[in-house]
Amino acid sequence: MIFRRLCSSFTRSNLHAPLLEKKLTNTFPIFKTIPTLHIQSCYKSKPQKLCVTRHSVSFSSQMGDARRPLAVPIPDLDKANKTELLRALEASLGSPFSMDPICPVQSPLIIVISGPSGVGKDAVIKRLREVRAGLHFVVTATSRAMRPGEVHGKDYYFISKEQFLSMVQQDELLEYALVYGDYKGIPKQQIREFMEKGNDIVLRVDIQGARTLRKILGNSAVFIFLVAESELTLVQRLIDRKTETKEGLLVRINTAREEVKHMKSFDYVVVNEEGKLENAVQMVESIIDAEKAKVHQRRAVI
Ligand SMILES: Nc1ncnc2c1ncn2[C@@H]1O[C@H](COP(=O)(O)OP(=O)(O)OP(=O)(O)O)[C@@H](O)[C@H]1O
Repeated sequence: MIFRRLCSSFTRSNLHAPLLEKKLTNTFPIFKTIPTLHIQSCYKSKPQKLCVTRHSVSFSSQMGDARRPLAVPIPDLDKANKTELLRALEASLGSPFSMDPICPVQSPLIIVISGPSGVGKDAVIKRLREVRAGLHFVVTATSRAMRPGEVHGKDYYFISKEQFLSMVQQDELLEYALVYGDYKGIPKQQIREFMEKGNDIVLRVDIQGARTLRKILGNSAVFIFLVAESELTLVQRLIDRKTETKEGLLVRINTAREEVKHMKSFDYVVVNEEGKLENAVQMVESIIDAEKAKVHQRRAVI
């Protein structure tokens, strides 16, 4: 590239061939080793189009990279060893081959998983935790009572309403909300700590939380909306879970009807079909993989 730019600038300068040869050999001492270096005007009427040849070196400012001829003698491919060949190619191109990674540096991703109550957010996340390394699942702080089987510090940080409100006052939460009478919020410090370690961050929030996070994080995070294949399936799941009162069920179902209308503000939608939890988890993994392969990476700062 450097060689090409120099040649371009030399040729644009309208130098006579001997002067151009001197300039080139001063800049690229490798040319001194070439026995018969000839620099000539390809078209006498247009001196800016020059060919530098030794049966080896040629350049035309109008040529594209693919057709650009070689700048120094390249040994026969079937005779030279790979090291010689690499050195000759480097000399010809005017710069050494770089070992630097070609793909952009990957920044840790923030993945927001949301969806109506009972759709399977916890179930998907629990399985994702088992199958995928490098993810940190943020443990949400909540003022709600612990359900049977839940573990403090693993499923949620179960804290009192007073403790929760104190965290709000100290600005220690990225987002928080009152959900069905209970507070839920995302501790900022936990996200920072794990992003610094290079982990991707998974946040599990309800739709209200996802909307707030979109306002805070914009496109710097990836938003996934989880749905059941039908409303009936969703209601059956909620009934089967046996965690809700009759009133609780009605509130959740009514809310779910409103929530699906917000799907459009998400980046992806994943169907968590009945009995096919594994498929939903694989789809979430594919989304993460695709996001990691993006040329323009999302960069979240908390
Ligand atoms: N693909 C699936 N097939 C069958 N049952 C499922 C599937 N996914 C989740 N479930 C079950 O559906 C119920 C609701 O799932 P889960 O508790 O994970 O939902 P959630 O979205 O986290 O709900 P909430 O927001 O109310 O906490 C659970 O009993 C869970 O085991």
